Amino acid sequence: MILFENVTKTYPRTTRPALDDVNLEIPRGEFAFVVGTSGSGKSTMMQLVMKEQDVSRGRILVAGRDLDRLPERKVPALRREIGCVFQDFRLLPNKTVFQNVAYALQVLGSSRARIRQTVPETLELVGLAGMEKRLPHQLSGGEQQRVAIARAFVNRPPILLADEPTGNLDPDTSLGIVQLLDRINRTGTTVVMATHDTVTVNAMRKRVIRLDGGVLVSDMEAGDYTTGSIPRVRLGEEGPARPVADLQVPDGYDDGVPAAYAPGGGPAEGPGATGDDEQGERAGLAPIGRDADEPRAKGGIFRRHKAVQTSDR
Ligand SMILES: Nc1ncnc2c1ncn2[C@@H]1O[C@H](COP(=O)(O)OP(=O)(O)OP(=O)(O)O)[C@@H](O)[C@H]1O
Repeated sequence: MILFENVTKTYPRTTRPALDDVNLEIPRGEFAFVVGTSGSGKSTMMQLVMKEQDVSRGRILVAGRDLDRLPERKVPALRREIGCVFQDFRLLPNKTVFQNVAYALQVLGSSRARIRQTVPETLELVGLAGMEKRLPHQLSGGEQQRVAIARAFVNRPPILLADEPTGNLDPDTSLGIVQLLDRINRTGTTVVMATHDTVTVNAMRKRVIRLDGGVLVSDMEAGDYTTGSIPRVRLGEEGPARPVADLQVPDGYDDGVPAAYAPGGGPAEGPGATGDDEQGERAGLAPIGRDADEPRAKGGIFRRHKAVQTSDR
């Protein structure tokens, strides 16, 4: 669980807070988007959760820890529970896909046996089986981001933070990346994704937390990302019922495979869509590219907007 209580962050030598009296609760297992224009405070929020920055006022709890009271020596343990994905992938250029992912376990002191088992399972999960020996420059942007996600998830952290993970990717590839994060979320990991990618946010119908100039201006369950300054749905109102099936895009490994998004959700092609998924099943995780689990109802079930207007801004 992530809890922000009256959190204000003002950077040194600045007057306007980057985050201004933010109250927020993200329960365990949730998927939440944090949206807002450039400079609205999204990255600051992520950095505070990681304790890469300290609050100026207020309190943050992450997985039961009060970050203000957390001694420096316990920060590494906090960060082991949080996987991070960034816009620029941050892969080690001279290491293979396997080595990039294995490295995250090596620094935690994992045994060779555990690395040999867990890395292939995780690469299968993200749809990169068969690409273990490639170097980052031999991969597409979407594939590189999948490696970064595998690295962030390989030790199965309870929380995964993604700061603009689709910022360098085209729309189809972006959607595949967010669907991968959704799949990871459904294994129980809390996922918080900062983005200004309206198309992706609107396709997913997840919780949408919106910042504007450091102020949390709206918090919508199954929301969308409106670009106007006022959220479309106000406090206590319920928007029109909308069949989830209308919004759905079939899961699938998508990079360069537009057919993965064909109406009706035909089977995806590409790595992860074929081959032996035994390893993923052993780990209790369905490989990406299969409809092994039903992500959302295929019809007949309706979700309604619920919104909390927290500010007039
Ligand atoms: N290290 C810093 N020192 C001073 N000011 C900072 C620092 N980091 C961020 N800021 C300021 O804090 C505000 C919020 O920045 P932040 O990076 O959190 O926004 P953001 O929504 O993530 O933006 P973007 O989408 O462009 O990444 C901005 O006004 C920014 O200039």
